[in-house]
Amino acid sequence: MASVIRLNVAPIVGARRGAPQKSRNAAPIRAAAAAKKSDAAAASGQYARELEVATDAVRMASTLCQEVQAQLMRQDEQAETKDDRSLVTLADYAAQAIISWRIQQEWSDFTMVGEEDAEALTEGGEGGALTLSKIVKLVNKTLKLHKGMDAPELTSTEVVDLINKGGGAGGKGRHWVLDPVDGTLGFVRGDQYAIALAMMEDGDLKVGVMGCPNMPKIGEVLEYDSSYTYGFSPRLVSKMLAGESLGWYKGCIFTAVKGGGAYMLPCDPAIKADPLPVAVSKEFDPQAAKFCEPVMKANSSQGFTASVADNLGIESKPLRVYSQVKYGSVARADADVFMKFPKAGYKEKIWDHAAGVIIVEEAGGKVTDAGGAPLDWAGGRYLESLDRGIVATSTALHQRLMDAVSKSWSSSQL
Ligand SMILES: Nc1ncnc2c1ncn2[C@@H]1O[C@H](COP(=O)(O)OS(=O)(=O)O)[C@@H](OP(=O)(O)O)[C@H]1O
Ligand SMILES: [Mg+2]
Repeated sequence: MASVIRLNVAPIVGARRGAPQKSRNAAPIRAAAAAKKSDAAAASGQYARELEVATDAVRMASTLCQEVQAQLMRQDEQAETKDDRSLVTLADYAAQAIISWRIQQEWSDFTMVGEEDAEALTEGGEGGALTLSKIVKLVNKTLKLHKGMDAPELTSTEVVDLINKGGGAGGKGRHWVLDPVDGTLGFVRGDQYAIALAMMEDGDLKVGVMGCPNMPKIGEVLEYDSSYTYGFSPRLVSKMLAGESLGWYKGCIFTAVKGGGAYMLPCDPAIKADPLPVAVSKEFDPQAAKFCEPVMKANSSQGFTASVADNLGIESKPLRVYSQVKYGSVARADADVFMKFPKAGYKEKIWDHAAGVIIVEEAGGKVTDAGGAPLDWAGGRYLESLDRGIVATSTALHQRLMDAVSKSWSSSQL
């Protein structure tokens, strides 16, 4: 069945357009590359423990989320609506608890800015208590699965405390930043979502790990996956591919350490593969270029992004994908640009971007607001004084993108 989808499979990462040119002066380039590699190793070394813990935590949360998404698809479970009318599931709470648990194992005094809090569980009467008991079960089951004999049996009080670790105010100092299920709408629809964890010090992102359990290893499949583009549902595509022994075809974890580059590895711990370095798109060819944006019109002006893309000469339709998977797409050059322009007055939260941003930056990209300013991570739980929207692209294309945004802005009604 897999042959139904004819993929034009490019070299996997960072080399979408053509093979790299051979250099006449390869020796100095090799020396520079070696120096860069050792810088990267040194940089990663400084945060090696944080990277290891974050990757382990995100892996555990990914397994947990996959189980809950399967329950949702079978309609054994349902999403709930929070006070702010956004969706929440068992996975949002349980993933936050399990990631907090893993970090706490290592740094008992850690602080975290996380999306969820346990109020609806502790103050939500019988319904809240029932949901909490399911979350505790799920957390303990996942711990057993990953830690075996070493797994503790957490009580509901401990799980509530772990969820509430996400209530940090952020700001200066060292903080973890977590969106346990980013793109909850995609998650409940059986589509793309991400487990997005970052660590920052004094407003500087130092580590980012992003689990994308449904993200295909190869970018082109993401386009086929998108019902917006081709009418294939992700589950259908997964089914078509699953019949083949393709090994690692789906489920990616992106990692980045400041100054150490960005990498991609399989989500499934049973698949052994070395981390693959990822890099943003090298050249900008408008005819082949793609941009990605949120699926929902309510979250970003699709009219405005279409105008910016038009100014850049981009011809293809936008790749509309839920969650920070979009940052992963830019980081590994599936797409050249990511844009999000929410309605005036909407305040972006730091957990919706932190992990994705360091991954793109370490893959050679630049992420700023629409005025070209870097994002301010030290302002608390929100990205304060953000100018209009967020854009991510290669460092080389960034100024052209800024010019295109200005041009569109002056003729827009926003
Ligand atoms: N009105 C409005 N405008 C802009 N952004 C908003 C808005 N409301 C919510 N959010 C935040 O958007 C996060 C989801 O972003 P996505 O890129 O996944 O959006 S989309 O579902 O693909 O449209 C989503 O993250 P999750 O709640 O983790 O899914 C929200 O934090
Ligand atoms: Mg989010």
